[in-house]
Amino acid sequence: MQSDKPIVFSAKRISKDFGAGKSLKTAVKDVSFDIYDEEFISIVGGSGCGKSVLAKIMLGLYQPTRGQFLYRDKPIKNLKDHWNEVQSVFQDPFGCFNQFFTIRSQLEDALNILKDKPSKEEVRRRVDEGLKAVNVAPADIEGKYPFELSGGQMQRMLLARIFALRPKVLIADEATSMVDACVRANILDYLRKLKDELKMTVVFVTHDIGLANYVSDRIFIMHDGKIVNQGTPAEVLDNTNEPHTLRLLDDIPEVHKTEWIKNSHRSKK
Ligand SMILES: Nc1ncnc2c1ncn2[C@@H]1O[C@H](COP(=O)(O)OP(=O)(O)OP(=O)(O)O)[C@@H](O)[C@H]1O
Repeated sequence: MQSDKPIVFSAKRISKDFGAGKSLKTAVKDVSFDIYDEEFISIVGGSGCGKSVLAKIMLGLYQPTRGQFLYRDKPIKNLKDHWNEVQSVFQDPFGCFNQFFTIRSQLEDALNILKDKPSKEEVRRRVDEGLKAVNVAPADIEGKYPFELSGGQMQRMLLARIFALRPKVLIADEATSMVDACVRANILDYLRKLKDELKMTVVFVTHDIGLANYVSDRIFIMHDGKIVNQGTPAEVLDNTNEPHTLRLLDDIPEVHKTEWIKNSHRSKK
């Protein structure tokens, strides 16, 4: 795909190996793509297909073994600088918050990572704004600890933190997996809203092609380390000769599938 927006991530024939000899495992195989500013990209595939390794390459946690991977035209060298702009939300919100500190103190501390640290008042204001963006009144979490909130509420806290941090790029790895279908769709709505308000680029990593369709500008389908199908949701759906896409489609409930087919074709008109 060509776009007039600047390229955020550019991958040229990248591969990532783990181990050597008999235990050599190539988790990402000769993958190429460009991701543009303000796109919402979903990487979709079954377990072990290489989605998380690809996400970790974007975060600078892994270097590709072969090929060239650039963030805004440059290799990722300084992780602190990289994480100033590229943030992640991982699966387990409880794992991301310490049970022994209040939620507010942790939301505020998260801003310590920023190079130009905002003043105390500004930190408080940004955290309040983050909470309001996910429909939580700041007073409702005052003095509260993570164990006092449900899984769904904690997911919102992760999103509030993202809103307060205002990264340029967000890598969300199955951020919605701990909560039920209704809350998942809700959280994705918030994610989409944050993306639009903050003009973020979002890379969403998921097993669920239905969810990906719901929020994405483009979808990359992965299988066995390769991108086997990619495009807008409508293009991905039209490529019905691609067996791995069909298998992922089979996994989504019939009612969602019908909606998707309707919406995808509507969006093409
Ligand atoms: N640090 C590592 N050392 C060795 N092998 C690894 C490492 N990280 C990932 N792998 C292997 O690479 C392959 C891809 O892993 P990855 O975590 O990207 O899968 P995934 O698509 O995210 O799966 P899931 O949805 O189950 O998390 C797997 O076979 C995994 O075992």
